[in-house]
Amino acid sequence: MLQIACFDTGFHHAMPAIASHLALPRTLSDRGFRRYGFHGLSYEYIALRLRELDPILAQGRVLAAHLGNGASMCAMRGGVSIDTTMGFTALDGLMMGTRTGSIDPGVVVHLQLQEGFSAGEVESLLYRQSGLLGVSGVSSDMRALHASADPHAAEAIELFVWSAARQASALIGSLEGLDGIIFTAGIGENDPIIRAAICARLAWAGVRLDEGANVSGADVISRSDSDVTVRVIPTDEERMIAMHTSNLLEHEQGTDS
Ligand SMILES: Nc1ncnc2c1ncn2[C@@H]1O[C@H](COP(=O)(O)OP(=O)(O)O)[C@@H](O)[C@H]1O
Ligand SMILES: CC(=O)OP(=O)(O)O
Ligand SMILES: [Mg+2]
Repeated sequence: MLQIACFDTGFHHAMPAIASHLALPRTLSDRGFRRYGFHGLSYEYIALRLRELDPILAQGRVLAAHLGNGASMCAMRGGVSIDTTMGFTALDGLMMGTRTGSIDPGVVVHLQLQEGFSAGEVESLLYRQSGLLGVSGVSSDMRALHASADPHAAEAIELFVWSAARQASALIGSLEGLDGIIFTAGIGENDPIIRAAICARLAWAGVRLDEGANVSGADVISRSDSDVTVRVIPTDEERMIAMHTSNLLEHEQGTDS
């Protein structure tokens, strides 16, 4: 039976070598220890859709923010990924629902050597017990955090925003400037409070949000005098999988006949 796999890393494959290199010894980098990046199917869809909605912006320097349970950002130039926040695994970069995002790797070493954590316990801590859930002690779900009166919930939201803006700022550095931001996935598509808070921390890059458009869920949520166009585009990873599958099947049929 024919089986088809669509890799979530594929879109980032053309990243410059410098953006995919980890500063590890050659013996490890030669064996594939590098930054791969994830949410590639989502970013590929965003790049395609942006080309339809705003072809001029699609040619420019765009920061795409996939904020769901897993959260990452992608720096795109002309619709091509040039840098992204996830790396060898989907653990790096932004703070997420239950994952830490970037933390000092020394914490991992210390937990194992000084605190007696097993490798499995560390894995569970980093992937499933941290992030919004770990910091709030309430929930990994952004809606539940907004609804909670617990000050730790507010602290988790603040840290999520700070982490996102910090990662965004690094990608703006890779892009050497910024023409547009695209928000997508569960939080990015539906949460005007988080979008506004991240954009406020990116005012230094020329981002000016239209509060009314942001709250009403418009497609374009930046002000007309903003240097940076901010859009919300619902992602569709399943459509990309269907498209790749259909293209492959057509190719298969073409080579059969
Ligand atoms: N209306 C909403 N307002 C705020 N957050 C939302 C809303 N709808 C979904 N979310 C948040 O989106 C996140 C899930 O995103 P989603 O893209 O569905 O995740 P997954 O990575 O599992 O596909 C959760 O934190 C959820 O609270
Ligand atoms: C790659 C990744 O984090 O996926 P998800 O957002 O589905 O957790
Ligand atoms: Mg998802």
